[in-house]
Amino acid sequence: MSAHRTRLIAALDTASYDQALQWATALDGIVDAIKLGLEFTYACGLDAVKALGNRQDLFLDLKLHDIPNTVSSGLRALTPIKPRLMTIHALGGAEMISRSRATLEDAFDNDEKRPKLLAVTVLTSMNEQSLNEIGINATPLDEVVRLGRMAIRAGADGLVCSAHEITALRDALGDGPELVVPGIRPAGSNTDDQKRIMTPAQAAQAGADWIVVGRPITRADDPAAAAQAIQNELQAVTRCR
Ligand SMILES: O=c1ccn([C@@H]2O[C@H](COP(=O)(O)O)[C@@H](O)[C@H]2O)c(=O)[nH]1
Repeated sequence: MSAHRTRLIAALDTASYDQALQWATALDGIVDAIKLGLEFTYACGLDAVKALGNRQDLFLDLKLHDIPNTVSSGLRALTPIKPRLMTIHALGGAEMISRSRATLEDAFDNDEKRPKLLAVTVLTSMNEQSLNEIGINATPLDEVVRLGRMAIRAGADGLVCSAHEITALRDALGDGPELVVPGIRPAGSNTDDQKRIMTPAQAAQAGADWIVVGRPITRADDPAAAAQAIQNELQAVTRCR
């Protein structure tokens, strides 16, 4: 058993390179990694993603979801960026996930340097009602555990889930999979479009490896102070595993 620290990823969701660079600079040394996603990548392009990713550990969250050949080829095209974490959707299925893992293993000789492949289970913006609306008659908890088992068996290194599912995923899958957890809101902050939320301390207590926090940091008057407050909250939680 050893002490386990939950790490903080800041989601830099913006269409402006200058804005993202300003946030990345202000947060350098405070957060453990930055996340770039659809908005930044589509607006600023892959060279801009690479430029920011060269400065700090990068979570490249593009949530690929297509047929196995298209997703694994898309991942291969992204490998020069050398992100630490990358996402595909678990709903793409086992073959898509296993081919994606094989492609990343093939592209990196050194497994330590290979980006970790994360499968997104049920988006944290969804609740039971939104699942029912798309024809899934299950609770988010049951659906996350079902998809999580399939994705890890198929070769994902970890999962994106909400903090509400961490305990059930650890019971089902053990401590091996990296659990990356968005839907984080410091007490009293705006929930925005997130439905399955917890505070940073609650997510750390539950066993998140990483938490992902966007607007509570980027919309704060002082993003560096907001991120530091979240780190302080995480560091107050000591867990052994
Ligand atoms: O299920 C998911 C998967 C990814 N995200 C991403 O995390 C951040 C959260 O941003 P906030 O501003 O803190 O809500 C965002 O970039 C999402 O794309 C998620 O929220 N839920």
